[in-house]
Amino acid sequence: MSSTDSSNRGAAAQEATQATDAATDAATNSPAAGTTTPTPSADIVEVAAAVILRTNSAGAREFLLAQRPPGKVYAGYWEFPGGKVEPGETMRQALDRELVEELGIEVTQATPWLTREFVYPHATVRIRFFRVEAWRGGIAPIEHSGFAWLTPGAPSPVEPILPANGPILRALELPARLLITNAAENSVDGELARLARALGDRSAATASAHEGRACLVQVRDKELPAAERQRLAAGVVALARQHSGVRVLINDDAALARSVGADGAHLPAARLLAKDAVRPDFPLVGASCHSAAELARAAELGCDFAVLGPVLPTPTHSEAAGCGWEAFAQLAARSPLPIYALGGMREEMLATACAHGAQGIALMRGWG
Ligand SMILES: Nc1nc2c([nH]c(=O)n2[C@@H]2O[C@H](COP(=O)(O)OP(=O)(O)OP(=O)(O)O)[C@@H](O)[C@H]2O)c(=O)[nH]1
Repeated sequence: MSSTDSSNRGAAAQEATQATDAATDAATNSPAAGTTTPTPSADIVEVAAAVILRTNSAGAREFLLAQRPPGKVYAGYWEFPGGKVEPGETMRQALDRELVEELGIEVTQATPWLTREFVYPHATVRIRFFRVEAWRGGIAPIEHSGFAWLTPGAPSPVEPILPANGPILRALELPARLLITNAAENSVDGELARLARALGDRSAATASAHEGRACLVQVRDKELPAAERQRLAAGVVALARQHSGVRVLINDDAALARSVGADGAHLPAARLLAKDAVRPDFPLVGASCHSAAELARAAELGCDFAVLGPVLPTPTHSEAAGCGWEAFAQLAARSPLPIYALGGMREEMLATACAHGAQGIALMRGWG
């Protein structure tokens, strides 16, 4: 979706209101955080798992995997620390307890992230993944056989990894920001200049070098004449190639994406819902969503991420309310996909978005 699409506005809010089980852990660090217990199900084992993140001495991001000890199902496999939710516990309480028991640490900052269901021979599990960025105490091998710190996107030095975790490792490669072009307002040349400035500024953001540079860029501007859109797309790809960690997706035009050598394709909601829809053959595929049904469809097609909104009113649609953060959190809590919040986003809203389960923020006017 885009902040200029008006169809389906309000659907996200409506569906979120109908959701009964999804308020689980919406704003995990707020006072009300994680106050909802999962809806009990005889068939599904609820699990809370921690993607523990740190920045190493070279400024690169790393995450922790731990090896399951002998005697457990899938012994020897590598996993994110965590475990089953006990009766009456919220997801967040389970996470906190497991990390004390398994690693000897007290979580001081965690944000809800993805929810993944997986059918094992021994059980069907629903795993709520949290990103854990701060804790008290040193990580100790109380229950695991070993630990490894991995770099997102780099080949794993350990194996085997629990089979449910493949998509989680891929999601860890996604950055926090998705920039969307707006040549309709800024002109093609203006937009290329804005991107050059933004990427230059990101390169200068050495404090957290990796995070600072990385972003996705979606070439939208569907109304541009074909030749102009081609020029915009080619220019965006050329700029992206000058910066590591910048990947480009083209909205709704796989042929153009191929011709300019883009990294991926982005599916508008209408394309997503078409009966004959398939995942375009690109390493990276995103989808625009406004509702739980569209999010489910994006996951079913194997998209790598979704963009969900509008969350807040946008300048072009100030008359229409966005779905708001709580509805966003409820929808995100049920999705296996990383989700970027769209609609009225500004850089300073990133932390709020992540606290409500977002992968990050999608910006059209709010970048550069
Ligand atoms: N902790 C954890 N469990 C995962 C991950 N991925 C995944 O599929 N699971 C599955 O989720 C379930 C978690 O159960 P567990 O055995 O670790 O639970 P637990 O720590 O409470 O152990 P216990 O039952 O021995 O007390 C297992 O079926 C496991 O295979 C992961 O990354 N971390």
